[in-house]
Amino acid sequence: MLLEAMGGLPGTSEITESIEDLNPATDKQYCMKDDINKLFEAIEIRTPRRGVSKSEQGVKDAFNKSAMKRPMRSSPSRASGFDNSEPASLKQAFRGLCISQASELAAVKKRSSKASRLSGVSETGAVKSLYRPVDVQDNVPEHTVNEGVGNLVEISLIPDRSVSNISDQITEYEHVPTKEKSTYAAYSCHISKGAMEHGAEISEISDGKEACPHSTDIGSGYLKEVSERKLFLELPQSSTATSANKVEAQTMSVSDEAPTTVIPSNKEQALDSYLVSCSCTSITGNKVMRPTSSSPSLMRPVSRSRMFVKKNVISALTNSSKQSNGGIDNYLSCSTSEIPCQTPEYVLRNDQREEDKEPSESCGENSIEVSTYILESSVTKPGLRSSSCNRTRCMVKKGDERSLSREKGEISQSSKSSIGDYSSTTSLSEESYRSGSSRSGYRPHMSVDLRWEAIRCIQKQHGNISLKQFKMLKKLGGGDIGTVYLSELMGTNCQFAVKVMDNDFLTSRRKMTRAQTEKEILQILDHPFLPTLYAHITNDKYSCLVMEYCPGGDLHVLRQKQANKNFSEQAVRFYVAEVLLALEYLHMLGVIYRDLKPENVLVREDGHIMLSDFDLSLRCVVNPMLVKSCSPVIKPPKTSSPCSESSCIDPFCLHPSWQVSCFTPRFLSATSKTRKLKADIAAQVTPLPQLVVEPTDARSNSFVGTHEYLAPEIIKGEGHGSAVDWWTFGIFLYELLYGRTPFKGPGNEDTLANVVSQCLKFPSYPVVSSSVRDLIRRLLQKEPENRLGAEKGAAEIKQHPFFEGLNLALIRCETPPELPRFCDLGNVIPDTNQQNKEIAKSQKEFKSIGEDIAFEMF
Ligand SMILES: Nc1ncnc2c1ncn2[C@@H]1O[C@H](COP(=O)(O)OP(=O)(O)OP(=O)(O)O)[C@@H](O)[C@H]1O
Repeated sequence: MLLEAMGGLPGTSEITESIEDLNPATDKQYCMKDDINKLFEAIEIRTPRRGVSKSEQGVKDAFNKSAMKRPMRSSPSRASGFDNSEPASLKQAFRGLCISQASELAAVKKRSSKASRLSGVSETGAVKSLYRPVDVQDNVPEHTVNEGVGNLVEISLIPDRSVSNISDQITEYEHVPTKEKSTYAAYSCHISKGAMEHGAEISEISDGKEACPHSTDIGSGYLKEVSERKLFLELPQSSTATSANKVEAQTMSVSDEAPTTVIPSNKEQALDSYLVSCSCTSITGNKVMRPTSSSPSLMRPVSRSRMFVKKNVISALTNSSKQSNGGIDNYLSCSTSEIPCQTPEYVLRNDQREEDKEPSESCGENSIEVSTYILESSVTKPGLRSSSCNRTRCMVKKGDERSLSREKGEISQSSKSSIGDYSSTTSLSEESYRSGSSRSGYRPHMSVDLRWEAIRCIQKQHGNISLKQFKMLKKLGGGDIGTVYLSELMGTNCQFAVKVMDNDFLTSRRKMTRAQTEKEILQILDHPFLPTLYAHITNDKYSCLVMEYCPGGDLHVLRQKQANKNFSEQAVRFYVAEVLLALEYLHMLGVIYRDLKPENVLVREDGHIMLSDFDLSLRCVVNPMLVKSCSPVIKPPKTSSPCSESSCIDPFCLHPSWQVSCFTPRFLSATSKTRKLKADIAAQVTPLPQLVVEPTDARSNSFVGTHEYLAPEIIKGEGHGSAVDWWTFGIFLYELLYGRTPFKGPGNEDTLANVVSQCLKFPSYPVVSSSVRDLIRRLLQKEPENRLGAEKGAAEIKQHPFFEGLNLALIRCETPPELPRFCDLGNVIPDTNQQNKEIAKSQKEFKSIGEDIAFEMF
């Protein structure tokens, strides 16, 4: 999945090289496979939610809420059908992950060697940071929840930043004087199965010193760095733990040295070593603070422990003096993926003066007021119309106060407007990314980009880079928070999109947080369908983002240029598939996009897409988990007779049967008999657990988005999570296909009311396949829990028959539906006076901005 998200190419030198690179660890990998097999035998899965009605769900709400994060149940009886024909199995998910990481590593090693020489970043450090220990937690003793279902385990992947932080921090910890160590928050191995059997449990610790109230100090463990990649947690001699008194945290590593992981000699130990997570907790007096329970029955579920663990990762990163100031500062420097957005106790850093602060979101009340107002307006005052024209972008403030934003600039290709009401602050401060931002320039996929070279070259020549070195070619568009110019880095022939934001404007309109959010997200992206941020140029007055330029305009404009103002189904499939991969990647990084619309999907020079505009995105924590579903395979929509068109995308059609996809088993037959067989097999296959690494549990109460694209739960103020992106994905798909959005009313309030209550209808024209209609229907489920993707993320959507036959992993090698025409390219010399005037005006504007200002290259 990761490989695919990164657009990796199987069979390229990256994979071959990675295998070579991995040689020192080959034996370990084989052992890992065996051990993973053993692990699977002990794992059971979270229960599915989809299909359960709200009322049915109601009784179980409290239970199920935590079940979202609840550990998996280990059960001796594993689901049947666990073989190689099940690519979505846990086993393969793990293997896929290893392969992905291995190939990533190879790519990194290859590409970073040059970059690291230039940047001074150690290759080993960078490579190491890609690795994520697999964390399996045994959270709840079986009998506390359900007798006889086996141990509960949760499998998690710690975000790469955490891992890199861990090793960094451990080193740091070693250098801390002994006295300081007593209050130094650092990492410990989180013993899962083996230790949990004997009462060990990770504590919820709010800062570097104190354990949470229910924690008690077993006074037994201490953390010790053995090597850069090896941690020991020594359990008390008195502990009755039989599995391992000394358990090593496994950090997958493929450096020159062989990993230090000890391969357990027996099955139980093997399992235990995989049930050890490299987490962190606080050390007091060289002791690991843990709640203890002599009896398993006293143990509590620790489904949320990860967030505390991660907070402490941060506290470990901050110096000990900070810790003495309390927990607040510790939280501030937390890596984004390490703080759950839904946790109310987090204190968010705000460097702005009190009066400059943007609407605070300490609770969801405001957004509920907003939505109440809107619903009232739309329901009880149907005649009330927004003063704005359709698709305006507006800022909804607290309660009934709404202010519509200005329209987009005349050059802007965008036509819909987004709402940005942060009624509950769920986004994280800049510091939250800082721990990861040291690596922010570390983008293996884009590191060979010529534009990087151009920037480095200019920087070398001039010592620094300022806007003066950019020649403005034209204004690309103006948005809510800035103006984007096409610019050329002088003397390099390289073009960039430079987004210029006026700091005073941002402050006075309370949009500084949005600008910050966008910058922070751009800094961490490295994906073929997402923009690369090359530099951030800033001074007191302006803040400029130097980004990759997309000459093909946006999909909204492109759609208008189509014959019937809509794309063909095949073109739609291509664009939405690329958007799907981009969203999946964002989710894996803990970013919920929230503003998908054709205006934000730009077209690159090569015809592939680039998702842009992250100022309304939400950053949150990702808690990877295993999910088992009742419905193994999405049942294909009932099709009429097989289509004879060669372009038909119906997976049950005769024509595309030769195509191979990567997520579900494919059958190479074309007869109706085989189709029937296929359906029968699909019905019989017992669903296997799937690893979900998307923030399906995240919750925010902000009122953000674009009217026609707003999900019902946002409008109703019920709190929303990553499922909103799948709703917008459905609207996006519908709009590309039919040339309009499904719930659009005469005014914005009508639109919102329609989104909440109107049934989905499909126009009779154009005629589209039943599979695409089925996908739209599944995405546009008003109840987020019933929505496709809500439970298992993008993988669930990828399995839909609409994408059958499309090799998503290789989609960036597919021929796009169309290439931007030459006249779309920015280097065209304007041919009319009017254009000349505009260019001259923009150049003047741009020049006035381009004073020597601080430059930050990524
Ligand atoms: N990388 C790019 N390449 C080409 N054009 C771009 C690029 N980035 C932005 N644009 C153009 O500039 C316009 C404004 O950019 P953007 O949407 O990022 O600004 P914004 O202030 O965040 O707007 P919004 O109100 O949508 O949030 C876009 O509509 C798009 O047409």
